[in-house]
Amino acid sequence: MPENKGLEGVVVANSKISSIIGSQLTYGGYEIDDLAENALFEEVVYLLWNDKLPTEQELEAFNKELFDLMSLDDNIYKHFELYPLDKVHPMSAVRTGLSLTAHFDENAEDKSLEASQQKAVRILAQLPALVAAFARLRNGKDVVKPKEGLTYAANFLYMLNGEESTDTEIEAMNKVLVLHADHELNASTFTARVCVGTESDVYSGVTAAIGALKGPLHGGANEQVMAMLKDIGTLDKTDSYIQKKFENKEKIMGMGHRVYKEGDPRAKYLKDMSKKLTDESGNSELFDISKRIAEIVKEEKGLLPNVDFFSATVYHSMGIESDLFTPIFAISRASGWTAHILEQYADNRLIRPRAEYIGATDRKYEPIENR
Ligand SMILES: CC(=O)SCCNC(=O)CCNC(=O)[C@H](O)C(C)(C)COP(=O)(O)OP(=O)(O)OC[C@H]1O[C@@H](n2cnc3c(N)ncnc32)[C@H](O)[C@@H]1OP(=O)(O)O
Ligand SMILES: O=C([O-])CC(=O)C(=O)O
Repeated sequence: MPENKGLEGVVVANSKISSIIGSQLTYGGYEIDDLAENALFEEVVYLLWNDKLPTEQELEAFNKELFDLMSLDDNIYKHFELYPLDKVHPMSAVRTGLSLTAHFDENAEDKSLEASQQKAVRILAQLPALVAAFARLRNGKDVVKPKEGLTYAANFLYMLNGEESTDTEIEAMNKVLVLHADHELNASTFTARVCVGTESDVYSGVTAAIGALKGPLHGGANEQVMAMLKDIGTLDKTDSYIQKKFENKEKIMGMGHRVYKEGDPRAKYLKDMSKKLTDESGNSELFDISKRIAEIVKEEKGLLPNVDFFSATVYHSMGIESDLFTPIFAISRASGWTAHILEQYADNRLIRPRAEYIGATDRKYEPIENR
């Protein structure tokens, strides 16, 4: 068995984008607490891509750039007619849809720095439109185009719900997007870097990353948390449900982390938001169940909630369908993926580790009739 199964603890890149030390997370040197409490998601994206926060004029120009690219090509809306929307997971739809947007970018194969930066803007602008369009069309509703003058978070909610959201909802969505934007070499970001390390293009890197985020051990855990909460149903059933999971050696979704052993600094914001939003939406028992799960898992396994645990009830309280939780994570993390892709291009070397061979040896080919 390799010493670092799953590459645990192995440092494979230098990066200026985000840092994790103990339970401290920073983006470009800014504490996550500072950004979560004060920043617009657009400012954070600008920071990840430019290693500086934007001035007012820079932010205004950036918002215009994003807005101008936010509407999808009509052919992308039309492609949703090609398959049974109600049978396809939104993360699969986003994986295909994002890849498809490349075909309507005449510079798709241009890997110059300028074209790659432009692709990052385009991807970040189009992902919320893609998720919202899929979600509306599968529910028999018309697509809603973005509205000028709204923030990124507000525009996503507008395209999803077809009406402007309340300040509380917009603030919550903005904070969720800020908290999920980047996280060093998590599995999907690493995937993106491996992909473009072959000198492949930005769309390929992001499409590969979406595939990696989908898995339940990574971004897909938030959807599974909601499924677990629904399965449990009432607070009194929580203890026995979790004990049964332990007996069956099943993992509790949203708990534990490869890097954070003393707690995920993002989780406390999501917990506070979950408490507030579940109270306001009449879902407080879901918060109570979550809190009890976290207590049991901490007592029995010493594991703490990660970013996916309380985000489930935040989204649910905002009326968002549970299979859209991971696509929302993807919208936010696209900012980090593209920042890492650009960083990888800037100082690239093919990423190609080795495996220790443990299979059979000295075999000889047998003609098929003799096997
Ligand atoms: C955005 C994100 O990606 S955050 C992570 C989202 N994923 C989840 O929430 C899924 C649940 N959590 C997990 O599967 C893990 O904690 C991970 C994948 C996040 C990190 O895992 P790793 O560092 O690789 O730990 P690993 O999976 O090797 O587990 C180590 C031990 O802790 C146990 N363990 C880890 N997480 C959990 C959990 N959530 N529930 C129960 N037991 C757990 C494992 O069963 C294992 O026990 P063992 O040594 O007795 O076999
Ligand atoms: O860093 C990780 O391994 C997973 C994670 O929390 C993230 O991607 O936000």
